[in-house]
Amino acid sequence: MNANPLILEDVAVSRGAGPVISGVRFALHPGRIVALVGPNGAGKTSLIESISGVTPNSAGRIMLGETRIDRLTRVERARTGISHIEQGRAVFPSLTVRENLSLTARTPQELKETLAHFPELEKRIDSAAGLLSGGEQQMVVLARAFAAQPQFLLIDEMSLGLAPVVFMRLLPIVSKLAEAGTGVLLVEQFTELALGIADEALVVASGTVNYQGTVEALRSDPDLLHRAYLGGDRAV
Ligand SMILES: Nc1ncnc2c1ncn2[C@@H]1O[C@H](COP(=O)(O)OP(=O)(O)OP(=O)(O)O)[C@@H](O)[C@H]1O
Repeated sequence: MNANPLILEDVAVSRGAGPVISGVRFALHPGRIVALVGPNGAGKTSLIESISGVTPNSAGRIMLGETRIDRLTRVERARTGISHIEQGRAVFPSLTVRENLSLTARTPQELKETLAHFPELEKRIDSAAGLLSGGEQQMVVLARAFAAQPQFLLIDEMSLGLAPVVFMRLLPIVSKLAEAGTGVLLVEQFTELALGIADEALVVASGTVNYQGTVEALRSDPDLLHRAYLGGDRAV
């Protein structure tokens, strides 16, 4: 895998009247997990969409190493190794689990290697994906991403519609992806759970980044997280 980081330089994203988030600067390195958290409407989805190309950034630059990518189409960005699991985006329900996975696992060997990490799916391999539970379907979505071995994976609210206990079983899979070299940007409403597997955190509120730094610092000072969520003055 290429070791270039994904870099955001003063990125802003506008929706209609003006920017919903601005001044975002950070680097996501291969093999690292960054948790992007903040209150509803803070602009997390808008930001993640600007990276994958679903929504254009209205200011700043997005770089992959030395190469500017924010003028590339979504498909071109996907070809550079950026994969985006969109909020609420699910499986192809009428296709079997095998067929869903074969969209990214290109050979029987790749499929076998993927399934080795998802033993629960192996049991349901010939079931229509739409018949699986919500947690199992999200596992299929992750397994599909796993098989594609993206350089960067942007995950938007993987927990949506799942009980925390089900979501907690998916988190180790995200860690495994990072261990295999993928850089992960994890947008999550279950802040504590996301911070539990992340290396770094970005807390956004009121259209700006209020905290950017290690997870340790954030977790050791609950007041810091609280202030960052409230927005207003930059906490850090
Ligand atoms: N397609 C759109 N058109 C106009 N405004 C939008 C659109 N999508 C989002 N917005 C607005 O942009 C702001 C940021 O929304 P966004 O979904 O990026 O936030 P978020 O942090 O992901 O929120 P949540 O946690 O609720 O998903 C919100 O005020 C929202 O109403």
